[in-house]
Amino acid sequence: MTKDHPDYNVELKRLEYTKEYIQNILLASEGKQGKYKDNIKDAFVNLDHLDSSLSYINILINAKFYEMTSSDLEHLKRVENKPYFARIDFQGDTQEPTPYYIGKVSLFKKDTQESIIIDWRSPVASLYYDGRLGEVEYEAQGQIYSGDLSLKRQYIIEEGDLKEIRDIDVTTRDELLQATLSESSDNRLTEIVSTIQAEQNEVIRSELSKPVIVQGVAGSGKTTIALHRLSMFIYSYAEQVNPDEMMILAPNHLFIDYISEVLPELGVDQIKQTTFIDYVQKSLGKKINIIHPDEKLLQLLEGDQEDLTKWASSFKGSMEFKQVIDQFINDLETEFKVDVPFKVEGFTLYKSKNVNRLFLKEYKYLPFEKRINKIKGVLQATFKKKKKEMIKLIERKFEDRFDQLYYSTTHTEEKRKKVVRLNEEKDRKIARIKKTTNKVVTEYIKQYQLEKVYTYYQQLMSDEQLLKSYTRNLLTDQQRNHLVTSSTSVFKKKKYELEDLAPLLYLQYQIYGINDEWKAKNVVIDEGQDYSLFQLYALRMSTGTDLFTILGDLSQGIHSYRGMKSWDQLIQEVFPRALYRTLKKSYRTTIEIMNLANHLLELSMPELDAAEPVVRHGGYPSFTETSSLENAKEKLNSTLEQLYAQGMKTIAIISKTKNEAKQIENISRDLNDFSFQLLQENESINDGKIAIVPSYLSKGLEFDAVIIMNLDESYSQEELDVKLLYVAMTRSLHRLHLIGPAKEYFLLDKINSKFYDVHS
Ligand SMILES: Nc1ncnc2c1ncn2[C@@H]1O[C@H](COP(=O)(O)OP(=O)(O)OP(=O)(O)O)[C@@H](O)[C@H]1O
Repeated sequence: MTKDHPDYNVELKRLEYTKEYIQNILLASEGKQGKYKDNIKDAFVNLDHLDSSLSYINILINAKFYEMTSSDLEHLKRVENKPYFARIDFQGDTQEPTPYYIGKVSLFKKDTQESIIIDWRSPVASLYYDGRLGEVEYEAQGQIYSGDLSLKRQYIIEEGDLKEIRDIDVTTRDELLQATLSESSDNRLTEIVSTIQAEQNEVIRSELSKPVIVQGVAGSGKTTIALHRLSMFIYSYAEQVNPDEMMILAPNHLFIDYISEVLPELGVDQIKQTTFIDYVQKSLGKKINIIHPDEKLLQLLEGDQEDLTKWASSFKGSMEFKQVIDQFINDLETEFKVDVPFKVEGFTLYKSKNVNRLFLKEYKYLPFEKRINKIKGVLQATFKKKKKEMIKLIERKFEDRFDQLYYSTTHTEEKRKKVVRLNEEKDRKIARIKKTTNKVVTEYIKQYQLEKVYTYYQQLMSDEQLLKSYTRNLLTDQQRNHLVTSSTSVFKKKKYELEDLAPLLYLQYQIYGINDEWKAKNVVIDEGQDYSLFQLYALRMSTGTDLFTILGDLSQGIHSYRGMKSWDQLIQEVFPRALYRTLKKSYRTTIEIMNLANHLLELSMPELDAAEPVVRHGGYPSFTETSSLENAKEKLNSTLEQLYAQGMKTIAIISKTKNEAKQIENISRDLNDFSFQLLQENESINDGKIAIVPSYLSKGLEFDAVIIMNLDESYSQEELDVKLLYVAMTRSLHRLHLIGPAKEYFLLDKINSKFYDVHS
């Protein structure tokens, strides 16, 4: 079929030409690499003979070259067998349309600068993603280029062979996307550069110098897009930003593992990947004992939490609480006022008023500790400068006294004695000043006693009267009392709640400052709906940038008691420069599964946007009734057999809670044909295993097939339960089965039965 394409021969020739060009470069560069290695070797050999610092510089320079060439080589090697995936023909102000071949690297002919491959992140490549033929325009370095886009062509190249050529016009469905989406998942996220859709392209490329907040439905590509945007940022700011100045905050370690494979593909493997908890611990330089956040979720699920507990979580994440902390910090600041001047040997070198001015005004922009260090520096410099002056002053003063003595008495023996004494006193004083070291400054600075941020925070949260002084009009006595008693009981266990981390991080930022290592130039946050305003505010301050890309889905906000309630508020209060984008199409899930999930969501949150599935069909979701534990085991067994027969590779069994996941693991022990893995938060999913995972931990992941299984727990119509069930359903790419004692366990009795099949 591809061979029938009118341009087949042209394209084949082009592919061969490109491959050969790459091979030549690789060979040439490999030769060069050898040279760099030799240079480095020489530098080591000469280390003893040459000026050592010069030699060291040689090593560094050559290592840098070596590193550059090896990373370029690495990228080229990676694409050798698939140098590009698309072509566009664009005619701007040229006579003829120019063909551009789009791939994951850019390659130019060294002599003519003619482009062989252009990088998917280059400005002109945007035309490929924007979806139209005809009059188009793109922006590059602030300038608009317009012209005619006459061709959009996709290729499937496998192992260096041209397998397919597809021309896309405005009406053709994106078949490559369809083909990609019908593939099986392999427990890892993949890159999507060849099939990025227009709405996604818009997010990936929208102004890189602004924060972006994205509300995207389940499976709309948020995680994928986040990583592609980072890749775009690295490409565009390669000169200014190092990859390790960029950071992804993932919800857990399982998730970091899940995205690990796509990072090198996108050239973003050197960026920092961490979780919020780890980030705070590193910024504070201390391991913090955290009550696992899921414990609270579980208590909420089991329904034995009072409303006040939910309220406290939400309050601790609010901007009101941030203001309370601000006032508390203000008061701490004024407590740092000193009353004693900086004196040496009776000389006042710096008045207390001036020291206070430095602390409270001049250096106010700095954290407390940094201010204190600055003051120390100022006092040391003053002391150094004034030392000679003080000696001169003493000498002058004593001269006066000698003068007085000389005229006051005539008795020579007595006078002589007095002169000797006075001389000794003068020498003593001068010697003392000469001997005085910077220690005087250190001693003086000791008045500034900084406590650890935990101490401050605990002070505030365990003292009802103190807390009252900041929350008199904000909280009721009952609320305040709850905050104090619940916090005190947590502190007694030498622990903190997740909700305490935002105030702790904020206090650290204000009092000690954040180490440069934990600042960033660009931050990506996935599952942003689980973050509170205060948490994001503290992160914004501690990282020192507002260039955040925050992606999330309010429908999946299972932590909404402590997380985000509306994106508007986030924009208004934390990221006023942010662009807001929405993604409404879901690429993960088949129409049949998405329909069921959308109807479920409608039960408790009709106001939220329903996801529009990309046209891809699969089987109907099914419900299978179980009559006993034994029966559940049999049904699970047959469902798994069926799924493997259908070619599903990755399968998850999703339970409501951790407890039930354990019970499912128990019954699965008898199913010898399959191998299971009860997923823990900090574990990777092992190849070939069927993952057993509680709903809240499945967020962000995806599997070819999902079995939602209930043994005796059920989902109620409460918002939290509906969200958990929604998350579980939308993890599936191709097949969804619900197994449990009755339809009601999955709220199916409330959903029109035409959206699912029932098996007995
Ligand atoms: N343009 C695309 N081309 C091909 N596959 C895509 C595209 N966009 C998304 N996908 C695929 O859809 C699936 C869902 O993407 P992703 O996990 O990034 O979505 P998400 O919005 O983060 O989902 P959720 O919020 O449900 O966790 C992934 O398998 C991803 O590879």
